[in-house]
Amino acid sequence: MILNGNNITKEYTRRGEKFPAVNNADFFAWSGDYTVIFGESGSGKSTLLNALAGISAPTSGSIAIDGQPLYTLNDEDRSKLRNERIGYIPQNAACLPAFTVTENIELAASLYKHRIDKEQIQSLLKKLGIAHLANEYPANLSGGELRRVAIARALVNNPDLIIADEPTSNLDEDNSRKVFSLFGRLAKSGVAVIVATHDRTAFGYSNRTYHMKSGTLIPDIGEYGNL
Ligand SMILES: Nc1ncnc2c1ncn2[C@@H]1O[C@H](COP(=O)(O)OP(=O)(O)OP(=O)(O)O)[C@@H](O)[C@H]1O
Repeated sequence: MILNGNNITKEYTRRGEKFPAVNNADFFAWSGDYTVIFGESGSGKSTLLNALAGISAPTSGSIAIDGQPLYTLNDEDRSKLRNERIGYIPQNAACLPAFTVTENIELAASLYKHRIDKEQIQSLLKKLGIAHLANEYPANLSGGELRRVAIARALVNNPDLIIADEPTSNLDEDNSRKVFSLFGRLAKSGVAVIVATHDRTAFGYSNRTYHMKSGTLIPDIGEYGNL
């Protein structure tokens, strides 16, 4: 799997003025890559991830998965590709309140799979430290627990690309490390992982880091970047 983005620019308009939330970014990731994009609030991380995940087209530039440009596909085909291949963890993922944790994850799996693997769901919950909450309803969970349900839900379809937007917001350091290590194991197994965060716990887990600053994506030099 190769994700390739060239000259990605996304403009928004504020008070009648256009501005680039992402400015001419080049980005690539391939199977086994673990990329972390650090950046302050408002620097453009979510905007970039939404474009890379096939959710929101850039104003200009191109994004391709295995040579297939994402935004030349129609909505249906792009959704299909996204659902089959990308595990996307958005910043404000919500659970369906009338369903338990397990049912929320099963629902995500049932959309694209014929068979629900209950053991896999349980194992994912265990790795994320929330196995004891399998039969709870979302209203009874903390913010950090809900965050981990969103992660499990994104991983249940065995995506070959994981795009995670602040996956450890609301998590303490121990649980953040669990999440970053789990992503590391997935990367080692051949998944491409892209994480946007300002959580410094992420240092040392990735094999490539970028820093996003006012819409500009800067590749970091050196093992842990040059922040
Ligand atoms: N729909 C929108 N319309 C106009 N401006 C927007 C829109 N979405 C985001 N922005 C602006 O674009 C810039 C980048 O936002 P973005 O959400 O990508 O940043 P971020 O780095 O993910 O921030 P955070 O870490 O707080 O989530 C910010 O200045 C934000 O206010």
